[in-house]
Amino acid sequence: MKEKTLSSAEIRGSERTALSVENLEIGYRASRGIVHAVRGVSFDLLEGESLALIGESGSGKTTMGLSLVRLLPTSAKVFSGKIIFKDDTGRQLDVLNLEKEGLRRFRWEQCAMVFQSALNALNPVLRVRDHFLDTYKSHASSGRVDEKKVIERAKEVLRFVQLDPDRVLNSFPHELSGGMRQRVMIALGLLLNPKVIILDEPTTALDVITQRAIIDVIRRLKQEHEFAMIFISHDLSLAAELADRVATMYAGRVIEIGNVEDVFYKPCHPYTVGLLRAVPTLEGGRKDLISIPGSPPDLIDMPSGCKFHPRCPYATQQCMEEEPPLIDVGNNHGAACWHWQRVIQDWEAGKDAYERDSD
Ligand SMILES: Nc1ncnc2c1ncn2[C@@H]1O[C@H](COP(=O)(O)OP(=O)(O)OP(=O)(O)O)[C@@H](O)[C@H]1O
Repeated sequence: MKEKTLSSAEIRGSERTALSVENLEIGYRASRGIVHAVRGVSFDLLEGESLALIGESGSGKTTMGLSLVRLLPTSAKVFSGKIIFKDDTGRQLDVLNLEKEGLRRFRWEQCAMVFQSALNALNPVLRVRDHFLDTYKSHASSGRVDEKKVIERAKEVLRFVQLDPDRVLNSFPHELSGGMRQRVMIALGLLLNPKVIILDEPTTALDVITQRAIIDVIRRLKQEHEFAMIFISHDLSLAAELADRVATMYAGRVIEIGNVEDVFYKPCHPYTVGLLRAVPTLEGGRKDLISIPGSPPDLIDMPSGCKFHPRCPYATQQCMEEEPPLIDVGNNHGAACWHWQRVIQDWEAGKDAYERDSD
């Protein structure tokens, strides 16, 4: 049977699209060859929607995020693809071809990224208030800077992330805890009221209580504001809690995408199943935890066919020969697996392919 492939329009076509990524290919130059970090990624982000990019370390999530704000390191090259952003006036911006001035305004004002390394991203010799003033001066499109107004706005966003503005604005970064610095970074991201905010591992490296506080801030962002969000995480529980949609990445590709309920409760790709099996549940869940055997592929010299086949309990000859497209499994849910029907049947029957094969 010929499977129907999920087109990028079906992945989420809508006039309410805030950001559209089409067939993006990105590689890094390395001494051994090209690291194929992002391979043919397409998705749309709707206005006000939150999309989680999940996957193991090295699957290309951060590269994907950095490309959206054109902050890739110089060793990276975008081989092909498009990133289209719709601004507030409905104008479409071709992000990969923005000139210097357009790019300056696009970053922070339209699309802000809060980095994984947020804890070290603040300049240690600048007080927090100067970070807000500098960000405003370098990125706001409105000509003259009214410092009083900027500080008023800074106070507003700091209060939103539940920090005391009077204390924090006059502090140097080292005077703040890790969780407070993370919140300052989120507040900076909100300063110019962007339409899209990208959060890269927003809770990694924070203790559990602080993680909870950050999750609450992100949830309020989602509920009370119109931000569209992309958050990058290897923490599936964070994705389950905060995302409307989930995209699983493996070896630089989106191998499953759909509504959070579909991807987490009806996974159709064996890799997503493997990730879900590795999440501990309170009640001890589906038997013992089993991690995915093997390790992610070498992105310079990848396996033939489906890049997951060497680790996959469902792999057949076809998987070794042909890389599956993102197949339409219904309800705007796509999975790049030739055997998705067996995968979902086994999942629904509580059968564990990983366990069965390791017997
Ligand atoms: N500056 C770079 N030069 C060469 N290769 C790089 C560079 N940055 C990332 N890579 C490689 O690109 C691939 C994708 O990395 P990326 O950081 O995007 O993945 P990730 O899923 O975000 O992982 P993590 O959660 O560890 O950040 C990896 O193989 C990584 O080693």
